[in-house]
Amino acid sequence: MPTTHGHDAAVAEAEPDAVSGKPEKTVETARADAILPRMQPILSITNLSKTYASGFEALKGIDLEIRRGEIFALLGPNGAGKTTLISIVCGLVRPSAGTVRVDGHDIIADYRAARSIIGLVPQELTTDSFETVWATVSFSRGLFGKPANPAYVEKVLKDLSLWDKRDAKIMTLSGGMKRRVLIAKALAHEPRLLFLDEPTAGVDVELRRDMWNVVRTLRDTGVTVILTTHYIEEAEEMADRIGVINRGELVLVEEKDELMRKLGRKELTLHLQVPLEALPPGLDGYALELSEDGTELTYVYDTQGERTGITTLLQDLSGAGVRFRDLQTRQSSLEEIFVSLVRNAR
Ligand SMILES: Nc1ncnc2c1ncn2[C@@H]1O[C@H](COP(=O)(O)OP(=O)(O)OP(=O)(O)O)[C@@H](O)[C@H]1O
Repeated sequence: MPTTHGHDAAVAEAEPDAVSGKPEKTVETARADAILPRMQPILSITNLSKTYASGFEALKGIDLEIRRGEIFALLGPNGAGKTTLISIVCGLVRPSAGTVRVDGHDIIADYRAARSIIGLVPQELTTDSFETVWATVSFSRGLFGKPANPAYVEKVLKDLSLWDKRDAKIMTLSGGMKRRVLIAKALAHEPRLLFLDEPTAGVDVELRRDMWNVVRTLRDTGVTVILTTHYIEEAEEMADRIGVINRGELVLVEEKDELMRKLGRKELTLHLQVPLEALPPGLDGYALELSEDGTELTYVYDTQGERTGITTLLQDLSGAGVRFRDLQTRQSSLEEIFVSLVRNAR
């Protein structure tokens, strides 16, 4: 991962004529602008591929749209392509094929505008140890060609609970506070799309919860957040939507709630005393599956539904003369879904 400075510098270099004289907007275009932001995704990735000079295909035809104001978690094992994807969107790595638009701006043809919308919080703790919190955050803003705005910097520091530490030298801060400074730096130029690369890697549980609250606060202020993580719990806790990437391919993109609904599916398996040849009549209403050897009946139910239907099923089974000697239940977890997706894709 490149350092924050590398990123800042790249953007700073790109910035100066980003604000140069555009023609005045007509009433129609102004109206279209007012409607567009709500309809248009903040990030739109189409058929994106990356083959490194070594010949390694790190991304293979990625299509992804990120909605304004959502928290999107990108999950994937090591080497799946998460950092490559983020680096392309942030203009740090050149794509081999495909297009990326940030708020409608092409990241190559219109890179200055695209980059000014993005903030990146890198994985590593890279900050200037001798600077104060206030100076380093204000400096980052300046690198983007933005005029000084002490009121905004104050707000960012307050939102991140860094205000009391504004005059502290960064080297005197704890690891968690340093992470917050990285976020403050990434927010200094008022980006609308924030990338957090493994925000809680190696961070203890308490601090992790703290970081989650920080990210939620950011979302509440209108910032769209894309985070990469190895922690499935983090995705479960934070994300509105989850994407799973494996070997350069997006193998799943889904609403978190929908995944949780799947998660809520449970299986009840009844081990029968006497094998059945077929399901007894009168039990057709239940989605039951009989194993091939007729010794097991499996019933899938939704733990989040109001009723599981188990009580009546057991009564009806008893009424049909089906006896069982044992039963077991099992629940699929996001972890299982994730592992099987990643395994199947191999
Ligand atoms: N400059 C490069 N040249 C060749 N291969 C590269 C280069 N950069 C990354 N790769 C390879 O591309 C693949 C994807 O790497 P990437 O860093 O995007 O994965 P990741 O999902 O972010 O992994 P991690 O979770 O470990 O950070 C890896 O196999 C990596 O070795």
